[in-house]
Amino acid sequence: MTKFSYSLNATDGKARTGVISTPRGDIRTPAFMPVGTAATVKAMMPESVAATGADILLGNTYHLMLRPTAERIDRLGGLHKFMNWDKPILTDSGGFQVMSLAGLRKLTEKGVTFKSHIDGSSHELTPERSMEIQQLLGSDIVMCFDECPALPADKDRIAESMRLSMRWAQRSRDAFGDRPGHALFGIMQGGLEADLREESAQALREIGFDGYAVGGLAVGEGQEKMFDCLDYAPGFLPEDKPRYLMGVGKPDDIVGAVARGIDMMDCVLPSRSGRTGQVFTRNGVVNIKNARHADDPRPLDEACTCPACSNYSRAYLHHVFRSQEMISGMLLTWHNLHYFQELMQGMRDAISEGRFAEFEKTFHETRAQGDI
Ligand SMILES: CNc1nc2cc3c(=O)[nH]c(N)nc3c(CC[C@H]3O[C@@H](OC)[C@H](OC)[C@@H]3OC)c2[nH]1
Ligand SMILES: [Zn+2]
Repeated sequence: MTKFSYSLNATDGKARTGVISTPRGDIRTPAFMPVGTAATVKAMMPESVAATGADILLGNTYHLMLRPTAERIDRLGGLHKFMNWDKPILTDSGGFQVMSLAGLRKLTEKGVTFKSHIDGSSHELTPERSMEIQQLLGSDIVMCFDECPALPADKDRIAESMRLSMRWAQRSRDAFGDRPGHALFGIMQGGLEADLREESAQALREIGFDGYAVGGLAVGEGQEKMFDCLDYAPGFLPEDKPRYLMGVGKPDDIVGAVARGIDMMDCVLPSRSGRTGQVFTRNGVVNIKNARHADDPRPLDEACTCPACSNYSRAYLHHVFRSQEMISGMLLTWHNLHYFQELMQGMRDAISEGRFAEFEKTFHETRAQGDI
């Protein structure tokens, strides 16, 4: 049985490329992980998600515990079988969504009680329950149950929240037990405070995890403050384990995070934008609903090989978006996920060949500012 392992194959400055091996397949890093919150990457068949080059996708404890429940997914053979995805799945622990989606929340040392945003029913999430849910789902990479404080917040609040998350990390580790082939990732907190980030990293290293996430970012602090934090935070984490930046991001966020030593990222942006008509290309962003595309026979991106760019004009994509046809979300989501995966492949190649600085320079030069 393949264990869970990470091999670092090349570095270029702080940028790294490697492979995470799991019993369900390898994950090439740096990796972008599409978000499949409710057991589906919206508007995509699983085989299409695989065709874009994704090695792993995300599921979510909060959504799946409410509907259809983790116990039902377990009875039906686990999340991989349920959603017809046999490659690795990473699941978030639920704490972040409780704070951003649920109603009537009560936070104590034990965990969080809350009312479902779907039907108002009462629920409780603790480190132990989160581990149980993620095990019932059959997740390959499990995230610790943590608290992600909204920014801006004063330093005392950030410190108190981080220390609670570290106590919850220990309880998550204890509840996870010994599960060969499955990984548990710790989540570093500490806001934008370097001393608290270092304290959090030290606490996680003492507990010991298969990978480490930089949490508590992409919560409204803005790119500049996020990059300032990423200039030091990844360096507090073990070099021989994957580093996962949660919830990031736009293409230029992703390139900047990889340049600062991040190996894994996730974001709803490519899929959510696919449904709202925002299209990411190497030359910049296309807002397909704009009238200027109504008669344009060209593809979104001449150089892109995805089904949308290979077979359809901007004029067609403009028409089906305006008409709110389902094929619009399907084609634009496919293109966006294809583009994000091409960006990751470009960075993996550039790091392997020692030309990441040049890649980053070209990336910024070819992207026009504003809509194209
Ligand atoms: C957008 N900015 C952003 N900053 C975040 C910070 C944290 C954090 O500190 N701790 C935890 N536990 N989760 C975080 C998350 C949620 C990611 C999940 O959110 C879901 O996407 C909506 C997806 O669930 C399939 C994903 O799963 C890992 C963040 N998202
Ligand atoms: Zn395309």
